[in-house]
Amino acid sequence: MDVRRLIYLSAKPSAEIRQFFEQCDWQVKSVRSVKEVAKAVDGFDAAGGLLDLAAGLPLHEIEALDACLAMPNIGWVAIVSPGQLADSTMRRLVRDYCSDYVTVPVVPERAVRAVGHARGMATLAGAPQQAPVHAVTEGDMIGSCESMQALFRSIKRVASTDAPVFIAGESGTGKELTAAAIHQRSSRRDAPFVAINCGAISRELVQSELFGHERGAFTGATQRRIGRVEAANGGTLFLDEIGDLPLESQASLLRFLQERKIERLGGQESIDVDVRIISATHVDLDAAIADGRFRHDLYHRLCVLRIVEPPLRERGADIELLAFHLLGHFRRDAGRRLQGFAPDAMDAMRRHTWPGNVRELGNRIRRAVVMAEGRLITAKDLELDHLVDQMPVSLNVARETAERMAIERALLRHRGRYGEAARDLGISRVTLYRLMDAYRMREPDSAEPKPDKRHDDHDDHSEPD
Ligand SMILES: Nc1ncnc2c1ncn2[C@@H]1O[C@H](COP(=O)(O)OP(=O)(O)OP(=O)(O)O)[C@@H](O)[C@H]1O
Repeated sequence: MDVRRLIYLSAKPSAEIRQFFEQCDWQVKSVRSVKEVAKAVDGFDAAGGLLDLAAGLPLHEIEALDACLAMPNIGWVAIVSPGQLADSTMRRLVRDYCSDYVTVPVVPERAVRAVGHARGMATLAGAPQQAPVHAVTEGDMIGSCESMQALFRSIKRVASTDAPVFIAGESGTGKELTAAAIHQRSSRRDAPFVAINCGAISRELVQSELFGHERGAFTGATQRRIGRVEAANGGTLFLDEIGDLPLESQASLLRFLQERKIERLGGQESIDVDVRIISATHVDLDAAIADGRFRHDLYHRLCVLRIVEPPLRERGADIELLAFHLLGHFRRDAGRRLQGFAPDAMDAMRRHTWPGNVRELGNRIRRAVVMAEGRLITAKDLELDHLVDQMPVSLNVARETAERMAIERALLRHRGRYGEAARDLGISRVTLYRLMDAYRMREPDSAEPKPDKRHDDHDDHSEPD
């Protein structure tokens, strides 16, 4: 038999409410703090939740409530005292996370009905979508396509040597993550990993940034400063955008690579430095060499081992994998119950050419998490809807997508009240249930509708279970 579980979050739990739920075959778990809620739910089994705002919660608990209430597998109903919803925080919590509320003194029958319904809605929402492929990780990188597997193998191979590595790849493909992963796998992992973006430092400062300076070396040099090369001593120095390094600094870097010694600007002393060099660029270095903007001899020193980062558009299903990974990351900040991506978003992501690669994907998802109105991120939320219009879509698919979306929106609008949602949609409750079953929008064994018993005009704002 389906076990109906209730998470009862209250600073002063009522024995009467608890007993009533138990008599109605609910398994009641009473918790007093937000922290205990997460422990009380296991896996993604849906549960009903009774959130007692009327009994009061300490301020720090109220602050922690968002994350707790955003858990997709609990359908919450709030208990509020009269007038409490005049408070904007309380109103927001109830509006954004609860499918209903009951006012004190609580009529237990009504609370049971409302929670039954809220739990039903949580069942409908189900577990968040999961990426269809399993992630393989290397450091902070994830990927599973053949080109990423090849990249991970290369990382392992080059990590076991101390030779300079050159990473080529478009902007945002993960060159810095690759460099960090090589460092982490190398024998230098306990020493520093120092990254420097050669393109982001002004021409005048590059020398001192790389090699440091002594006090008084130039106007404004009021103190001795250790350069990035010296700071990486014993570890790995990652020179990003090496193609942007001015010719003068290229000469100094070449000298350092030959002698493994540096001199701080304005200093007399030669200092031994032991670093492993990893460099990267997204510009065409062959062209820069041909134009005389990059030293041929330096390139050969840097590029002993070469790794090529695959662009995102060539990673196949990894786009989805990364999209879910990044959504998981940003969803935590959103405090909303985003479930995943709508089919049109998936299609658009597969069609887009991703000039900004993984960084662009992350930026689009971060924005979509804030902008999305429904529980699924759409192509429009990703600002990729222009790609959807170009897609050939059969009428059946178009109809199903439109119907699903309309049903979801109507249910959200009416906090899951089927009768009102059906009325909005201009269909009977029975048709609504049939469509939801056909589109697998609810558990197959959910109770069948009993249109004659259900009444839509109840003055109660809860729904019969
Ligand atoms: N395989 C991956 N898995 C997870 N996140 C990734 C992956 N590749 C890149 N990212 C993320 O994408 C963003 C860009 O990555 P990174 O800075 O390493 O790219 P880059 O190639 O060095 O970019 P640029 O050329 O602009 O310096 C970062 O936020 C990074 O965490």
